[in-house]
Amino acid sequence: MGEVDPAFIQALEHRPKPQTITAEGIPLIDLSPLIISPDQSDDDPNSPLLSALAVEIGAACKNWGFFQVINHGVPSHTRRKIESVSRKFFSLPKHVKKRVSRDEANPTGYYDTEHTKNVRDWKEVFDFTVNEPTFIPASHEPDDDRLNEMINQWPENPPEFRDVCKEYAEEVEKLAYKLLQLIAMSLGLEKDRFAGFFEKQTTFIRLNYYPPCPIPDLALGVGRHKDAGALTILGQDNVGGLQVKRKTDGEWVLVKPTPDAYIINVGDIIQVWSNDEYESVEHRVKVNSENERFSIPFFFNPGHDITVEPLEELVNERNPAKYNAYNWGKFFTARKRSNYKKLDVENIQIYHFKN
Ligand SMILES: O=C(O)CCC(=O)C(=O)O
Ligand SMILES: [Fe+2]
Repeated sequence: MGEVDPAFIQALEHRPKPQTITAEGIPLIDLSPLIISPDQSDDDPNSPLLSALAVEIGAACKNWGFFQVINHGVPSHTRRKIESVSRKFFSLPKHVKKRVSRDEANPTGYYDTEHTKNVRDWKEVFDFTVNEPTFIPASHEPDDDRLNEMINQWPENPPEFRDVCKEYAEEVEKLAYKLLQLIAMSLGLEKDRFAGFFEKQTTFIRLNYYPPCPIPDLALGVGRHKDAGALTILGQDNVGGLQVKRKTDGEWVLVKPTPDAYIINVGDIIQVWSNDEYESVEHRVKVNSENERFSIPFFFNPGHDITVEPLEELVNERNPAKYNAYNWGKFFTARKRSNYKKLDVENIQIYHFKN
């Protein structure tokens, strides 16, 4: 192991197997009906196509919690540009990247010591918010009403970094709202049922960089976890490494890169809103000794003020609410906190709110 920091070493049962199964069954969904019917209005002659799409998405959310989309409307040149600035930024010397380091007060910018489940991830990240301004609670303490603004820190190099990130955020946000409508439809809800929750959205985009790793069988790029927000829209490059815990048998399966596609996964909040109809599925990232890898998740998160609970339309006497209500802002802040300190206890999870 040489000089590798033991903080990276996964417990035996969480280490990746040398051989991984590639997932055959993860649904690949063609969103072109959305391009034909961008407004998804009810009197649209294409609405049967949209209803069929909603059914397809509902089945993917239920059976996998993950799916890939093509013909999603995000221009490929917009994606190429952010991939290119991400490469340029992470190739800079560490001391230059650290000029935009995040800290406990402001969780945006560059960071290279993130821990997942108290084990260090083999990665570097750069985070920025989609909304400016974005507010989150100043602390996770329930009685503390103060808010902090998350202030984006933009590096000087490459010079086009900020504009490229802003353009990308705008395009992926459009896709996020469309997916949210389809997911609402798939649950039998009015299509704009979720929209109000995102008025003060705390959505952020992360540029992930996974350097080649000398101990790929002992460490992980990101340890096993579920995404805490509503929905994640992930662009991965062609290296591969994302593994999903298959619901049918609990095996870790690799999500094979599909050029220009996005990987969508249901986060914990949709699990709670749907009262467990849809499940947020565990995933992790395997690294390799030869290739560096880049990925770009868009974490679609509601406003800090939102109370997350099972939707009243989806609960009844036979199917009572499985979760107690919680405040998203406090949950988010508690999660962020555990990123900085290697806490001895497990960080906050939705099952802590389970009835
Ligand atoms: O890099 C990836 O493929 C996934 C990263 C991820 O799961 C995350 O950042 O939450
Ligand atoms: Fe994730």
